[in-house]
Amino acid sequence: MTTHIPFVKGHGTENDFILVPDPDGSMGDILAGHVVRRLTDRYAGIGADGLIRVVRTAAAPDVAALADRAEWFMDYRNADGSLAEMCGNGVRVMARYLFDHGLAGDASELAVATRGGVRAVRAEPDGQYTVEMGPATQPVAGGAAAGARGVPEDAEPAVEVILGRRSWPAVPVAVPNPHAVVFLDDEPSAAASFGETKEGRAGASEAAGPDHGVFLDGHLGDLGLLAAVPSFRPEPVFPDGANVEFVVSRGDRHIALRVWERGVGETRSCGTGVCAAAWAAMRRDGEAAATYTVDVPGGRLVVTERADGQLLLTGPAELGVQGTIAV
Ligand SMILES: N[C@@H](CCC[C@H](N)C(=O)O)C(=O)O
Repeated sequence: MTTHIPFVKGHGTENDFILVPDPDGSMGDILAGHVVRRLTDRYAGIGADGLIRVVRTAAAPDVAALADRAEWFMDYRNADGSLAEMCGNGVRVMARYLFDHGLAGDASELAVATRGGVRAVRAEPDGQYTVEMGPATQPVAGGAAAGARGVPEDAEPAVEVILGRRSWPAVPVAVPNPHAVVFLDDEPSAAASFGETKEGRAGASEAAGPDHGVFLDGHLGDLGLLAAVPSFRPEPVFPDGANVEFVVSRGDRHIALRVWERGVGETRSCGTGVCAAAWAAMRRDGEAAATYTVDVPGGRLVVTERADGQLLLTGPAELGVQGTIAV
């Protein structure tokens, strides 16, 4: 039987999502992995990096226990139909949807349940949205997480990212979904001719953003297409796979990155990835509990680590096309 479902497209720094309102939870079975794959397909479907089912927490059996802390649950699936614990851009876009549609009460702050726990999202006076992402942790062998507070600030990268014939040392970080952060500043590169150094590429601070041509010079451009699926060593460190961030310095407390998202491929932004990269950069720089600016191909995000370890992610959240599609 064909069902017609309403949807809204949204994005945060061009990490784009199909939002499907499902207040009473009746679409959980309809929006199975294979349907999500079809809808997120950029040629045969609507096209998106992920799909968010906007469902009342009490109507979602997996997380119903969180219903007294958050009225709404972000049921997030990657474009390949896989479930993810959290989505830092998606949760801000979903909050905007709830605010704009009068589903979040009168306050400017809203709690949203995710598979990674409850997250508070605040509408800022300047139109941006801030989400409390929780503290970062470092996964250890077997996929368990060690408390970030216990990680020595000079910890050596513990994993290796392998992409085709290339490999890099990486810092594993969970937010709480798994990330591997690769710092490219010390890589030998044609970027030397652009004057790119660990301290940052001269004049690049204001150049980042949607202009891909400018964004992709230096080490980020040298990466070429991020088309292959990465693997990781040692084997058990990411039992469920991981997202990978390739990071360069752009100045004082300012980095830029490209991201390969688990379950999607290269995307133009990733909120959890931006938090993981900023957290790892703060440790690298001896700057814990700081504010970092992070440029991605789709725009700019800001990450602040509070003294209690809570990471705050701030950036835009946009809603666009809406319609109905048959599934
Ligand atoms: N784009 C998201 C992350 C989405 C989930 C990720 N691909 C995963 O599987 O962990 C973000 O903004 O955080």
